Formats: sequence, C-alpha cells, structure tokens
Amino acid sequence: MDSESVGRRIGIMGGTFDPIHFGHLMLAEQIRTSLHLDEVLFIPVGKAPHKSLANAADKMQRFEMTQLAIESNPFFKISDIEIRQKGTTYAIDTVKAIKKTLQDKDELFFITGADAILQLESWKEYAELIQLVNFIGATRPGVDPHELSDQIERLKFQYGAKIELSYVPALAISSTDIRKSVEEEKSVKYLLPESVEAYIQDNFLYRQHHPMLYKMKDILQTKLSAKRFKHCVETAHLSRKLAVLYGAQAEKAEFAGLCHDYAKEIKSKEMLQLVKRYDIFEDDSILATPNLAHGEVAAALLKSEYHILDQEILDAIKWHTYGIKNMSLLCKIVYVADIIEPSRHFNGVEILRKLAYISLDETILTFHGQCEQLLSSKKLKLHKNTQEMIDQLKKDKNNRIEANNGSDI
Ligand SMILES: Nc1ncnc2c1ncn2[C@@H]1O[C@H](COP(=O)(O)OP(=O)(O)OP(=O)(O)O)[C@@H](O)[C@H]1O
Ligand SMILES: O=C(O)c1ccc[n+]([C@@H]2O[C@H](COP(=O)([O-])O)[C@@H](O)[C@H]2O)c1
Repeated sequence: MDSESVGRRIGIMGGTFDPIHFGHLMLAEQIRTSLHLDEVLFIPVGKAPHKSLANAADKMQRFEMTQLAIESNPFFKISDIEIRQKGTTYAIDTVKAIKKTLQDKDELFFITGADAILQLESWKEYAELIQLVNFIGATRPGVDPHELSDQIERLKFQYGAKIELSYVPALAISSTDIRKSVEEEKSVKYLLPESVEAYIQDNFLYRQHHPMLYKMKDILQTKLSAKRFKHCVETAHLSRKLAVLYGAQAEKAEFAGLCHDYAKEIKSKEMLQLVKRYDIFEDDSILATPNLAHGEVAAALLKSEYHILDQEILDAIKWHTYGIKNMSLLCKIVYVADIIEPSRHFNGVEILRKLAYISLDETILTFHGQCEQLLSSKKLKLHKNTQEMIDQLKKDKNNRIEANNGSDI
C-alpha cells in the first residue's frame, strides 16, 4: 500500500512523571511494539488535576527528567504542551490540541495504567474523551486484572468507549515509592534510569532541606569552578548520608557540606584582608598559606552576607579545613565527607570510605596517618589545631580501649 495513504499511529503517554521510572518506560515500549505505533509522545502533565504533592519536583524538572529518560529510544518523543500551560491541565484539551496538528488518517492511542482507568470517570469530559481517542488500559501491580477488565467492558458498553485491555509485565514501581525511598536514603537503583537518578541527586529532589539550600546551591554554582561545585554537591550528599547513619541532623549536615568551600577560591590577598576583617587568628601557617583560612572565612561570610546563624552549621564549615579538638559530631561528619566524597581520588581513599561507615574518629586518625609521611617528606608542619585534634582523638581512643578492657569497640 502507498505509505502516503496510511496514517501514522501515535501513542500518548501522559503522566506526572515525578519522577519518571522503568514502569512508565516499560509500559510505553510494550504498547509501542504490540500496537505497531510509529512513536510514543510523552506528555508530562502541567498541573495534575488529581494530585497535589508535598516535596514534588517542579514542572520543568519533571520535563527534564522525562527528556533524560527517553533520549536513548528513537521512537520516544516528548511534548511540552502541558508544561507550557498555566493552571490545571486536562487530557481532553491536550488530545484536542494534538489532534489539530495531525491528519485525519492519523490515529491516537492514549496509554494508561490500570489505576488511571479505574479513575477515568472522574476526568474532565471523559465521555467525549473516550470516544475521541483509543484508550489502552494496561495491567499494573496493585490493581486486580479482573477489576480492570470489568471496568473496561463497562466503559465500552456504557459510553461506546474505544478502549482495550493490555497485559504488560508486572513492574511494581511507582513514583510515590521512589520519592519515599529517596527521602529515607534508600537505594532507587534499577527502578529508574541512572540519568534520572543522578538528576534527582544533583537537584536535591524529594527531601526536606535547610531553607537556604537551593539559594546557596545557585550562588555556589556561579561563584565556584565546575569542579569545586561538584565537590561541594558530593560533600553535601555524603554528609547527609553520614548524618543519617550517625544520628546527626541530616538537613544541617547536607547544608554545611554544600557550603563548606564557599570561600575556597578567594585569592590570597583578599583572603588575608578577610582574615583581618573578621578577626581570625593569623598564625604563621595562615600567613604563609592564606587559603588555609577558607573554612573560617566561609563561616564568617555566610553569617554576615546570608544571615546563616546556626552555630552548629557554622562550626562544621569553620573547622572543616584544619579541624579543632573536641569537634562536634556534625563537624566530624563534614570533615570526613570532604576528604572521601566520591570525586576524591588518592591512594588510600578506599579504606577511608569503608572506615567512615564504622567510625568517624578512626577515619580521621587513619587519614592523618596516611598524610604523615607525605608531610614530613615535604618538610611541612601540621596546623596547630590539626595536631590538637589528632592528640585529642588518640586520647579518646585510648580511654575507650582502657574502659573496654583492651578492645576498641
Ligand atoms: N509500574 C507501572 N506499571 C504500569 N503502569 C504504570 C506504572 N507506573 C505508572 N504507570 C502508569 O503511567 C501513567 C503515569 O503515571 P504517574 O506519572 O502518575 O506515575 P505513578 O508511579 O503512578 O505516580 P504516583 O506514585 O506519584 O501516583 C499512569 O497511567 C499510570 O497508571
Ligand atoms: O483530564 C483529566 O481530568 C485527568 C485527570 C487525571 C489524570 N489525567 C491524565 O492521566 C494521565 C496520568 O496522570 P497521573 O496524574 O496519574 O500522573 C495524564 O496524562 C493526565 O493528564 C487526566
């Protein structure tokens, strides 16, 4: 048959996609191949009629995640038709608008999971909608297939709906569960594409955060080099993880981790001026290497420029460079995260990464044990604070061993 006379078969895969996951992608691909569709158009909803989520990603973020998720499939396309609209978006309006861009001979297939089919009669102008496009009601774990099949038969009978049941592999994945897992620091690997997982991480999605986190992230992104910014983001993530493990406040650890290098790229001359302005103790090592003061300077600047007043956060930022004796748990967390975050590469880092999940003190002591040789070969002296911190940690360790009759557990 002349290809010109055959219409195109287009699937519409609408969804909140907050975030998009393998359940969505599997569903779209199964229907595309079984119905011989020419393409599937992913349409992230603008403002969903039935959903209002706390901790949700914004519509641009949902659009970008969808874009990342589909990029490896040449038959998958994305439309921003709903994202561009203000206010609540409805399937009927979207379908009518898309139909206007097609030829009469083209056919549309609206792909939906079983849960959506059960709710169909709550959609705007549903009776018209289910005659306007072919609906595909796909099985989904959590919905009884018999219930789905009965519903489909009833919709056909009652409204003359163009709707078919489709059996797809059961993937018990939902966006709700993924958001919850991210919030609870559980793994979401293999539930969604790695690119989307990285996007969630890089954009700090689906978690409670310090109220200034997003603002500071934007500021750091413009202020720091790309490499340093990545280091800050990785330190933030690891600080949060360690905080959850050791029972510190996750939001504070994450925020301090993010901001710890706020002043790291300030040049020596300006750093020395700031050291003076903020009355920071100018010892010989700071005079010789002004950059050493970047932790103390960052804390002072964040306090005066952005009114960050939480002393625990400020201390963790302040002491992350040379430490101090009797560091708080939060200080130790940021100190360690800064050393071992995933973009750090040096001999011995792997052992520190393992140790960090067992003991922060031991990680710090082992790291300084590793540095000893290097420092003496370069004839460098430790900062006074660092030496005091190490002596204190060794003393604490000995006391623990004594109290535990010779064991450090
Ligand atoms: N695992 C899955 N298997 C089959 N269909 C699915 C699956 N996940 C989502 N769908 C379908 O994809 C469409 C869009 O889903 P949506 O973006 O609301 O994801 P969700 O995982 O259901 O989200 P949430 O958990 O926030 O409700 C809906 O029609 C839904 O039924
Ligand atoms: O039009 C409506 O009233 C309506 C109500 C609920 C859901 N939908 C559509 O159903 C699809 C899946 O949406 P959701 O909210 O389950 O992610 C998406 O394309 C929405 O536009 C549409």
